Amino acid sequence: MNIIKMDVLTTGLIITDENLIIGTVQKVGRLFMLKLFRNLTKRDKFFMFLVLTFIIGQVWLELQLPAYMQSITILIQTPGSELNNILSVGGLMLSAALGSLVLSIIVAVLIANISANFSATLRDLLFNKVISLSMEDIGGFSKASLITRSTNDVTQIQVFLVMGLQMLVRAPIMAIWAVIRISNTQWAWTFSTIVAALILFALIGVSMYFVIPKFKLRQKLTDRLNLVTRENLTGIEVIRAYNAEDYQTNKFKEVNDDFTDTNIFVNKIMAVMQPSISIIMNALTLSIYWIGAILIQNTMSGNEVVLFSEMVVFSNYAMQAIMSLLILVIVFAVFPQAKVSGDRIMEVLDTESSIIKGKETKGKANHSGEIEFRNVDFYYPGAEEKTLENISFKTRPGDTVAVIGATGSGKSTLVNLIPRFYDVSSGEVLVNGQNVKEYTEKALNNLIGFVTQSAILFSGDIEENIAYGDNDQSTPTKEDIRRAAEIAQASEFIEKLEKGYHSHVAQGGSNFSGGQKQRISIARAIARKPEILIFDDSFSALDFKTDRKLRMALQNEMANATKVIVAQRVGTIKEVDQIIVLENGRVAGKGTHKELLKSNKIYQEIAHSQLSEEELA
Ligand SMILES: Nc1ncnc2c1ncn2[C@@H]1O[C@H](COP(=O)(O)OP(=O)(O)OP(=O)(O)O)[C@@H](O)[C@H]1O
Repeated sequence: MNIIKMDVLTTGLIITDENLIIGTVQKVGRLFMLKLFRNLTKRDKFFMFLVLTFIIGQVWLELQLPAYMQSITILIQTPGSELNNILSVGGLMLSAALGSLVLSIIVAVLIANISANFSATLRDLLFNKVISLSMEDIGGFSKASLITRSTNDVTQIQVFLVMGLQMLVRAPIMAIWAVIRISNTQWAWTFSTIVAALILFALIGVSMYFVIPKFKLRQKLTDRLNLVTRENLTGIEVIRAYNAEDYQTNKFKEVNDDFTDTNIFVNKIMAVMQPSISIIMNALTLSIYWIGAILIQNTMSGNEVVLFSEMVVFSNYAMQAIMSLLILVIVFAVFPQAKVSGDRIMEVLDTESSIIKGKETKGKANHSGEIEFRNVDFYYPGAEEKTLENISFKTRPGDTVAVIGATGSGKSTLVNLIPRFYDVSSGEVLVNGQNVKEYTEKALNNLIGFVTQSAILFSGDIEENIAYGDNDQSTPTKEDIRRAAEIAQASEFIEKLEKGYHSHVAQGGSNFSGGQKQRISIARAIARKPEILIFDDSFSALDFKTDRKLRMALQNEMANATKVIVAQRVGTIKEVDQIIVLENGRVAGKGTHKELLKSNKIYQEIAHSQLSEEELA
């Protein structure tokens, strides 16, 4: 609807488009991060209202002090004044000072509360948003940047709130009050004050022009610092084993130096600004006195004393007005830094997951446990070449399907499309007869038990790790957990542990061996009782004997579940119902072990390289 747009033919007026107004409103909103502050809770908003009220009270009380001072001076100068009168005015003055102090303490406590609460809200929102994003979105931001945004950037906003709330409210009130007091005096004084204010603003404007891009850079470099530090810590064993300390130190030094240089640049500009501001303020005082001296010298009416007192009062108020403006400027100097952080936070919060969820909660009847790929092509985001090309295959319920191929042939990519970690570029992936895009996220995940290539465990205990997640079914009982561990061939080593299923799991499962971690994560998938089990090369850390026992147990105990196994070893997939041979992202063969051994060259090559003639026979 075009409400404001006017017909240029009938009115002859310039067309004003409402989009322009809406655009301007949005720009102003973005400038002041209104969208970010919309996330303040009702309680925070109420506290902000209290802060505003108390600051007005505090300023009002402070403004009473000169009036009391003046009364006391007059009383002292008036002959015959009673000491009691002086003391009572002094008492009032003291009460006003104390009242202002108490209010300032309350304001500080309230502001600390609001800023801490608001940053907690932001962290919460960011955490939930990041969890809902697709792999593509997370990759777009980078994990290191998401960590900085959830920590450092939130802290910047918190610091700005603490400073800004106090000063943003106080300074304008003070400035307006001081300006009102000085507005009705000599124009030459007012003029020199305006000139000083303009020079100050120009100085600050120029500094900000150079400094603001550095604020942006600084946050980006914080991301990089985070990335290198994380890489150092996670790869510490490799760094030590390869004597790569110097290499890593240099890598860190490079980022650290960039970060330091940026900080030094910002501080240099600030260092120039501080004395410049002092010079301008002193020059203003000087010019007020100089103008005053000329005025007094040229006065004819004999009111030199009045002019002199006016001059002293004016210079005081002018300083107060300029100081308040300066405080505002300090706030606005911190503001761009906070704005960079606010924008980075909003960038995450505004990101809608690139995977649009469907509404289906159930697959098609009679298709339970079925997986079908129909002419699937897939490009990784930003990649120029297809990682998967024209993949088509179908499994029957309860089947075991193996995907085999050279490293980098696209096996993991293929299985990642089933739980929609990524969306296909063209073609369709169907689970239980339904396109995966049509399912709600929860419904699709409920059908699948996914075991990743490198086992991921969470800090807690073994039982918590196996019972992990929600499947819209009843929580796994102790019995379910033990059964899952037995199938996964994990029960033996778990029961040998002193605390058994309650043994502590360190962050990332670092207190377990690779094979133990894999078995716990396999048990976790089994405990979900899914219709489809996907193992992305999850048996690679198991010895042959355990691998065989595990596959037998899966065959017997999880007979109804469809199993997709990404494998490297031909020996482990000889008995499966269907083998898909991948080569450079294309299906190079499909069939059983025997069929492929007869007819498929690539499979023959893989098999011959791994199995003895006896095993092949
Ligand atoms: N997140 C990603 N972004 C861009 N390209 C990727 C990503 N993950 C994998 N690739 C590329 O896709 C191709 C297939 O990788 P994929 O992990 O599916 O192979 P794979 O057959 O499972 O290999 P392996 O047996 O070594 O695990 C590789 O060339 C790899 O470089």
